[in-house]
Amino acid sequence: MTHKHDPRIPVTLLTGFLGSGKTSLLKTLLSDPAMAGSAVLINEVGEVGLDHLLVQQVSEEITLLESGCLCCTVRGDLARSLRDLFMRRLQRDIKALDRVVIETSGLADPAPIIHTLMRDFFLAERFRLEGVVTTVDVRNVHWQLGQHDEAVKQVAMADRIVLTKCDLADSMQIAEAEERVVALNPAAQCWQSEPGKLPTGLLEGMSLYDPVSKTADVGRWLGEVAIDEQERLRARGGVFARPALHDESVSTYLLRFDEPFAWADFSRAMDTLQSVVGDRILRVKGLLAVRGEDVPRVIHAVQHERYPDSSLPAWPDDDHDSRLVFIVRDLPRSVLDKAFAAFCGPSDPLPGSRD
Ligand SMILES: Nc1nc2c(ncn2[C@@H]2O[C@H](COP(=O)(O)OP(=O)(O)OP(=O)(O)O)[C@@H](O)[C@H]2O)c(=O)[nH]1
Repeated sequence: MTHKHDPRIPVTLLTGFLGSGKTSLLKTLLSDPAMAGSAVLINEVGEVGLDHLLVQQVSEEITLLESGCLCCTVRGDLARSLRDLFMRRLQRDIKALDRVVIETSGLADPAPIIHTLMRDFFLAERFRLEGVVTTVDVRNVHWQLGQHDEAVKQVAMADRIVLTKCDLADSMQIAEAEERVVALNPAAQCWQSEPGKLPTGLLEGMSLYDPVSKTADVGRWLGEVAIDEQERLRARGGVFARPALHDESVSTYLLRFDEPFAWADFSRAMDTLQSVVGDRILRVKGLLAVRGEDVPRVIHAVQHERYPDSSLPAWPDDDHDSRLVFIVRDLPRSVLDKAFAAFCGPSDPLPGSRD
């Protein structure tokens, strides 16, 4: 998988809209012996990251980037983390650094991230952006592409696209999703995923990210980032105000509960929320303490759909509170608080945050 004539460390950017299956694919990818020696950087929307806890079981070297979105505030942190990895490898603090995989948040615009990886002087000399892999949820792709520019860019900028949730979709849904994706990015290779299986040859044959091989939009987006970056540099200490990049209507809320849930009560609260306001719920994920269980349950949902829950083998640290991250559109936090208070008792009154 290494590029013979280029000594730089290959970087794979793994992106895809909220809940489309990035972390699931990452876990499968990291279980492949060919990926030994990989370091992983994970960025999540929300005040608390959970993905790194889910991936911890398959990789030793994981860095959780600062909370916030990789394409805006956290870009400096990405550059710092990569520099730090490189220096730690140089000092032999880490065993190997054969590859880096960066999992973006589901709301990330990949253009500024790609720009940083290709144009930051220190990084570009030591790391080579090999390719962009994007996961696309075939059951939710139409509203995601219709409502979120980030989702469009994630697809258009990809080298490889993995269509996910194909096992939950019929052949017509899969074909329509693929048609939509190909219209945005005719040059990308597409795979249909099977849960737990690594798409054959997914990372093979990629050597260097090439924006020119993509549609004209890709060059334009990267050009816009470069101009933005120039303005920022020129106004250093001045008054340059980065424009709001994200949809104002999208909010992220962390709900924290110190009492373990009765599972039936939790399920009723979620069922009610998903049936009444599911179309405004972009994503839910959580780590839950459940009465009578010693280990935490992990739950995932997108809109009206809740995926089968699973358990971690143990609590990852001393924090045994239940934590639920909701990413919603046009939905006040009070609606969530009321639903959980009605079925399960109140959550801790933490303020909600917008990404
Ligand atoms: N049935 C099925 N479920 C899947 C598939 N891919 C992902 N899932 C489930 O979808 C849910 C979300 O998957 P994740 O891998 O966490 O998605 P993500 O893109 O990392 O989510 P964010 O980080 O929140 O954007 C989980 O419950 C997964 O088990 C798939 O191909 N088939």
